[in-house]
Amino acid sequence: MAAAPILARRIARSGVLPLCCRPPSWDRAPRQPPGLPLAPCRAFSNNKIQVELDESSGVAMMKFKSPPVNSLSLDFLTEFSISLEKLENDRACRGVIITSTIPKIFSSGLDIMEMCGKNVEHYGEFWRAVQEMWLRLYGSNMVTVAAVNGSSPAGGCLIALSCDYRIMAENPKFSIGLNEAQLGIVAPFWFKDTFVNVVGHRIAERSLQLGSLHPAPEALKLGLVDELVPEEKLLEKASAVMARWLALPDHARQLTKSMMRKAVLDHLVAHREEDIKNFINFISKESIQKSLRMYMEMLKKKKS
Ligand SMILES: CCCCC/C=C\C/C=C\C=C\CC(=O)SCCNC(=O)CCNC(=O)[C@H](O)C(C)(C)COP(=O)(O)OP(=O)(O)OC[C@H]1O[C@@H](n2cnc3c(N)ncnc32)[C@H](O)[C@@H]1OP(=O)(O)O
Repeated sequence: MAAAPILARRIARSGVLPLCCRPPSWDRAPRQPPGLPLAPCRAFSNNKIQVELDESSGVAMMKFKSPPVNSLSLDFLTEFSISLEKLENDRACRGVIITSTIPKIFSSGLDIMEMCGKNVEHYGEFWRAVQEMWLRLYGSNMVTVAAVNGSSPAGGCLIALSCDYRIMAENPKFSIGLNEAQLGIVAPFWFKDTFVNVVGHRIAERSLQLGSLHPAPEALKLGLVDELVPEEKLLEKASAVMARWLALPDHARQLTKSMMRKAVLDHLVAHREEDIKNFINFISKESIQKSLRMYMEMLKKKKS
């Protein structure tokens, strides 16, 4: 995936500072008082995501911190891809736990405002960033564990589905699923394939057609998440799961992961441009724009 030049161009245009141009990122970890041994922890943070790598365990903690709802805007997606790329290229990092700093929300999915009333160039750029994020996460060599500490519709669910293991807070008010149909849009084939690979064809077919958002206990029954734990135990559990996965030799686990995911990844890589064109055609339709506007209005009304 030769994404660097594309990312660089996008960052330049979006105004988000690339990590490589910021003050040396690894220097931003808290300074130790003199005399104490250096903690084996490196941190970097950008606007919307914070990452801490514990060098002794090889595990990075990645926290989404983009209020109000961690929606996946172009800037967010760019930062996410850069963070993943940094960790992927860091020999000290073998696994990443993904979670959120926003109470009750893991991620609200793709930023609907990025898909409303914009021009064709913007839609193309946005969709390429969505693809890139998924290719990096689903195709990662690292062990990826989602600690889902809040609601996780659509694109948020895709992030969790793309990880190797999903642990969700056992609060029945938190829900997860690919609810695109409820917005009057269609989950693209690679969202669907990722979903099918986790829950199987029948459950995916029903859930996708109904645009279901499954409360945590139901998500567990369907196999959409692997386990539920009390919210306060989520990160502890994620670390324990990570340690179990990291106990295996990397090369064997990585080759197995790649064997399991290759067909789905290759499908998108082979049809990337076509997929972008399809998205642009679809999202530019007046009827789809109307559905999205109505959905946003419904969200706002729900508040008042
Ligand atoms: C055949 C060809 C096929 C081609 C197919 C091509 C393409 C398919 C295209 C797209 C695929 C899209 C996938 C997606 O991810 S779409 C996004 C789906 N997301 C949702 O449905 C989530 C909606 N949000 C919620 O349900 C709630 O907000 C949530 C449960 C997350 C949080 O609830 P809470 O009550 O805490 O907060 P709210 O008051 O509702 O929200 C606060 C604030 O945030 C705004 N907002 C919420 N979600 C989004 C979002 N996804 N994007 C942008 N903005 C969002 C919300 O409107 C509020 O704003 P404001 O009123 O404070 O201004």
